[in-house]
Amino acid sequence: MSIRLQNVAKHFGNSRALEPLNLDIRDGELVGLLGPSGSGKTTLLRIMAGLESADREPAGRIQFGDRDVTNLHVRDRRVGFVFQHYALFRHMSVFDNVAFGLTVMPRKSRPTSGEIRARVHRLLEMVQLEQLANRYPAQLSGGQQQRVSLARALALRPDVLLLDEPFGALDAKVRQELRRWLRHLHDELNFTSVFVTHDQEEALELSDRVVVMSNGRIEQIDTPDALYRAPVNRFVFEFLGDVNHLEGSVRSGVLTCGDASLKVALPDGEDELLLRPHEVELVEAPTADAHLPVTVTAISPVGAEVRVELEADWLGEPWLATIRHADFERLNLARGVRLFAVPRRWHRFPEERTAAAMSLLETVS
Ligand SMILES: Nc1ncnc2c1ncn2[C@@H]1O[C@H](COP(=O)(O)OP(=O)(O)OP(=O)(O)O)[C@@H](O)[C@H]1O
Repeated sequence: MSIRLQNVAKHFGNSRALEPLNLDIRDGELVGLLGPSGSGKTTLLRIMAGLESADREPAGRIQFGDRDVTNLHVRDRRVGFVFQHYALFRHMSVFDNVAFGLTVMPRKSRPTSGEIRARVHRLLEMVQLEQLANRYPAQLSGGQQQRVSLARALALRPDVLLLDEPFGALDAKVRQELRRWLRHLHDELNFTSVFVTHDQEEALELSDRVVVMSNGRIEQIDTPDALYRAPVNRFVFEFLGDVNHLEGSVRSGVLTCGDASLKVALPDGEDELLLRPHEVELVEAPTADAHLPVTVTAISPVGAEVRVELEADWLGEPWLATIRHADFERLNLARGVRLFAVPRRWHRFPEERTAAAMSLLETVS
């Protein structure tokens, strides 16, 4: 089921939560809404669900496939929900929680009790909880409870599944597992899902496409790969991962900042370059193009790469470099070692320097 939003805006009193926006989600897509706190993600999700109404002016429109659902009540939209807090019925078993929505359907559309039993067992099998059908929510882990919530949301065979920070309350390892598991389930059942998260890694790992939001606006809609490699503006670039800054003045193709210098093909004037941690190479001697002396101040060799923190007099904020374990060993890295940084590549958003800094300040404060 595709979802189309046209000209949807939202005010709460005088304050604007969403600017008029358009969004097209394809049938079968898994889409993440990503943005800092207060950027409007939950409001957008609730408007899709029918839990919140959009502004009347401008008159927006929401379609699920060919159905115009703009004025439909939440119960008629055929959406399933999963929220951060499990919200299971505590006095009901896992089985009864999943069956609940089916048992309260109007008599004429309600499946028979045999059909309900079969459907619930199939769902519990899918979320790998059939062994726990008779347990109560208090006897389950957080991750298991969230899987019950998902089975319950799917029981009514919704056209669209909406998830608001579904794994927000869980610890890092369980989150990881549930992400992978949701992705499998989504691919297997092929429903259309939209989920809210403020976790960049979660959005990039799980989504077919990510909608990046800030201040009630959609900044970019793209595949995780395209977002990371080709951010349309500085906000998206900075929000999607760690960033190192190099500010200085350019004269005759050389950017200088204190005792650091870098050859750049840029016009004369003040400039700022942005680098991802994996774009910083560490070497033992300066190169013909780069003289960026740094001192190693912290090392974290956990995970697939080694994270190295770097400081220097010419740097306002420490830099972060991620390097391969093999390079870490070859360079004999330790705290206090002095090396040279060489940018493999860098990014620039010159026209937005001031505007983006302002909007970041707003979102941080
Ligand atoms: N019921 C409400 N009444 C008044 N203002 C609201 C209401 N709900 C949300 N807002 C405001 O609308 C803006 C967007 O909020 P929303 O919850 O959609 O953001 P979010 O991106 O989901 O944030 P978070 O990640 O913190 O949940 C915020 O400024 C918020 O204070």
